[in-house]
Amino acid sequence: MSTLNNSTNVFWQECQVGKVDRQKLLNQKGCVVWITGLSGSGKSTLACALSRELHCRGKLSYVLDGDNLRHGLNKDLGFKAEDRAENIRRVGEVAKLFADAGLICIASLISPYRKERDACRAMLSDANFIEARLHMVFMNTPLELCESRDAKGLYKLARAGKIKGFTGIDDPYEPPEKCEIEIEQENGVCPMPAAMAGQVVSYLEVKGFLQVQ
Ligand SMILES: Nc1ncnc2c1ncn2[C@@H]1O[C@H](COP(=O)(O)OS(=O)(=O)O)[C@@H](OP(=O)(O)O)[C@H]1O
Ligand SMILES: Nc1ncnc2c1ncn2[C@@H]1O[C@H](COP(=O)(O)OP(=O)(O)O)[C@@H](O)[C@H]1O
Repeated sequence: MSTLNNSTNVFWQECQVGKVDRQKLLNQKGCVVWITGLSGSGKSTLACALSRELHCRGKLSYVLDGDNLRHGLNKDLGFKAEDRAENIRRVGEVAKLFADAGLICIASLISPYRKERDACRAMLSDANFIEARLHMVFMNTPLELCESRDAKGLYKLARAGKIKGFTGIDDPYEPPEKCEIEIEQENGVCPMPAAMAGQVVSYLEVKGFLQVQ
């Protein structure tokens, strides 16, 4: 039987330098901050502010932004359900590698479906570690606000029927049932980017990801 199209007969290769060594070198613990929310909810804004804040504190992070990855790694994928699922799976796998490298990986994707987000969480869980490695941040920004921002003009096109299957308009967004951090408006005002980033940094600090004992 042909195995040309399957990853069979492959073996895991161990290396002398491991994750613990890399973490010691960096004085931080590798993990994934996964930011989910509607288009225009502020995912990229938080991702950049968080990366900047971590950088200022001497912590190494890397942003995996859905939009950016669709220019390269995921350029073959569209927005139908199975493409989004594959997009999220691939980004989850890449994020896992970054976390293994010892980095604080910030994945910023709409990731609208609960099933795929849960699969990423499971993929990033490790029985050897009590502490989870994926930390979900839900940008709970109302659709009306995202649409009023319409930074890229995509909501307008979706409402006009010129983009089909746009999240929140004619494609679903399933809010997380479980998330570590939820960012929402307070008294009708969105927190400033630095404040949102500060909330995530404080969380990572309390959980012990910003140093190695
Ligand atoms: N149909 C449709 N629905 C939603 N978004 C669309 C669509 N078509 C293009 N775009 C643009 O693609 C960006 C979302 O890509 P993601 O990889 O994050 O999407 S997903 O997680 O696979 O659902 C998204 O970026 P953000 O606005 O930063 O979220 C849009 O710019
Ligand atoms: N906390 C915030 N307060 C005010 N405006 C914001 C905030 N976060 C994002 N924005 C603005 O909303 C728009 C969409 O933000 P963006 O980060 O690109 O969202 P997403 O990555 O989820 O599509 C941008 O014009 C951005 O400047």
